[in-house]
Amino acid sequence: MTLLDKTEGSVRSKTGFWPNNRATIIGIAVLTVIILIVPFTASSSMMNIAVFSMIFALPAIGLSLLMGLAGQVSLGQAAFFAIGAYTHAILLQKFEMPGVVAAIGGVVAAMLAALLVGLPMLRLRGHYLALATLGLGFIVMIAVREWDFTGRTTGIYGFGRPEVFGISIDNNGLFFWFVAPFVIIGLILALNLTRSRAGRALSAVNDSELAAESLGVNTYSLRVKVFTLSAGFAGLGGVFYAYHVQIVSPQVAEFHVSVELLLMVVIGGLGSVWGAIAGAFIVELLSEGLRDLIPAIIPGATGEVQLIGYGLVLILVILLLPGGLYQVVRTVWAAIRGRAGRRADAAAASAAAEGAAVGEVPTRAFGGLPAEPGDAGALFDTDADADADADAAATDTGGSDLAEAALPAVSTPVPAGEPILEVRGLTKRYGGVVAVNDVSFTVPAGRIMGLIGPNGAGKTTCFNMITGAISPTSGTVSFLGEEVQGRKPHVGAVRGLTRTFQNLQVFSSTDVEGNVYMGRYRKGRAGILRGMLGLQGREQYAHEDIARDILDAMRLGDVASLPAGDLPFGRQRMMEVCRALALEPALLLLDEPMAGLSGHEREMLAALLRRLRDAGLTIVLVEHDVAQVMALADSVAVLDEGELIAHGDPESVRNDPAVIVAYLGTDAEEAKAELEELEEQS
Ligand SMILES: Nc1ncnc2c1ncn2[C@@H]1O[C@H](COP(=O)(O)OP(=O)(O)OP(=O)(O)O)[C@@H](O)[C@H]1O
Repeated sequence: MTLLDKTEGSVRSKTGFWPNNRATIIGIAVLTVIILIVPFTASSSMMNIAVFSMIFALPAIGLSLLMGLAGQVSLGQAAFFAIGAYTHAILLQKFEMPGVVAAIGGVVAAMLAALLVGLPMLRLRGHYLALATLGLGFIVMIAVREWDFTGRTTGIYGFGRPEVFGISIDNNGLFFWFVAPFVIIGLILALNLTRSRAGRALSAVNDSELAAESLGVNTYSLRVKVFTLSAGFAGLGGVFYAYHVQIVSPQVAEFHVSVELLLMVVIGGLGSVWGAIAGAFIVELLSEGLRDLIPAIIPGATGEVQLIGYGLVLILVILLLPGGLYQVVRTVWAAIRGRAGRRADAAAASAAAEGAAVGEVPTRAFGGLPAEPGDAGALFDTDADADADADAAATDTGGSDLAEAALPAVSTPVPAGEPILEVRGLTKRYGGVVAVNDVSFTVPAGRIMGLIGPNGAGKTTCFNMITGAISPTSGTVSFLGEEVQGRKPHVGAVRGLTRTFQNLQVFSSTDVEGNVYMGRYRKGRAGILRGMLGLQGREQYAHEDIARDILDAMRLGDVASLPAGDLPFGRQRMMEVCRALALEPALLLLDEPMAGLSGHEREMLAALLRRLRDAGLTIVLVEHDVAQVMALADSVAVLDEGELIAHGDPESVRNDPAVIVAYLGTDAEEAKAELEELEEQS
């Protein structure tokens, strides 16, 4: 889902059901006028296309949410469309239920079916989910064709037309008006969802599932909910289809219906709810045209010949216009909005780029460590201060007073000095590789612990096991007295354990502020339903304000509205720190937070971390800049080839022969002498 429209700024939370943004209000007004006029102006064949467009717009909106927002590909949307249509027809015809009850029954049946199959299926990812939904489509199609209750190949027919205030909806024009309000309401619900807490979380999941999980987002649960919601839209479309066609046969569940729906979403533009409606109209139009065109080109072609054309169109759109119609509209809209906005953006971007130069000072192969065995000059980085001064003199990030900046809140669930994290016998094996071997340590609350070691020592693997990104082969991780090993990262995150990443995990579909806003996720409560109805309350605005305050305090306020992916590396790293702090953590794991920062920025970050520690935050720090770690940490643990070789206060670790050997790969006495000599020289 493209949440960030660079021409309009980023998505902001929204309260209230009705649209409050100018473009949406204008769009809905235009759509309403078109809907009112069409029945008076369209020919009968065009009217037929218009009615089917409206009907199929509903499952297309659902699929757009699933694919664009939740990033899940479904090739079986027709299954839920068919379940809605069949249930509605059966309730009307066999059980003679009132139309409204039958319609609700159709939607609920589709959603229940989605929930049932979604629970196991949504544990699958990518292609596997697409294949599973494809299989589901075939199962439903065969089931309705072979089951007496569903009328086998004949289907279900002989139920009445809908009536509104005693008027029978028995012609295309009336039916068009009958469906249209549901499409408009569906559109508004879907748009509201994209701007809600849940919608923004889904978008973040799409960008980086690991980062979203680490901020407390339960990705599996959200996906199941969106899958179920998407099926509800499909079921409603099926209800209208049954009413309109007056017969429900296995045709509704056929594969080509799922392909049509997929095409609608792709042509409209993945992630654009508006695009789904436009796509529905285009595909219906295309379907009629292709039915005549294909037999003319391929004599004797019969059956669902339009599928050949669908295939071609799908390939062409993906190749030439991957963003679909939405991409075209955005480009045109950007041009209409004129150059002024673009100039402002460019100015902001270049300002950021200038600031960025600061953050792009390259680090050496081992940060503060020697690149080669025996190159002891850089051990415990004796020239870090010189670097810092030079960098600070060369550039001014405007952050020199970061040490006085307002601190983000931290949570302090246990008194300082008491254990907050206990790692026991933690082991991770990858086949024959033992990445981490029987590591145990305790982290007291309100302290900074440094976790250091040469490349490949197992530091990141340790972090991954502590946060739940990977399961340990054996061993336990207790956070706040509760064992969390093997559980998904959101479990620890909702209790106050979060992290940053060695390989940056930026939510690139939103801006810098949007990234930090996601850090507030665990503090919010509104779910999908409240988001769709616009009932999030003002709490979301408060969270946006807090995100903004954190950015201002960390001197990133000037780039708050820039696309996060456009920031230079060093600033993206700082943004990740801000995002983690927005969660108000009790335990913060920082994976190489200094990498990519200039010496000056490193000093500022170190000062900030000290202040956070003094405010009660517990920090575990993986860092190659050993000099910074030694200066910053209350205790240091050293890993080498997966083993914990030392753990204690910085001074004792600094002089530990095993540590020196691990870093220098030489004899301990010789290395120590060499080091002392170098320190004296510096
Ligand atoms: N998914 C994996 N499959 C196989 N081996 C892995 C996997 N992940 C890590 N390893 C191995 O485990 C060891 C520890 O890796 P890890 O990334 O934890 O080290 P590190 O201390 O964080 O290193 P660096 O400082 O370079 O980031 C390495 O030998 C690495 O190759």
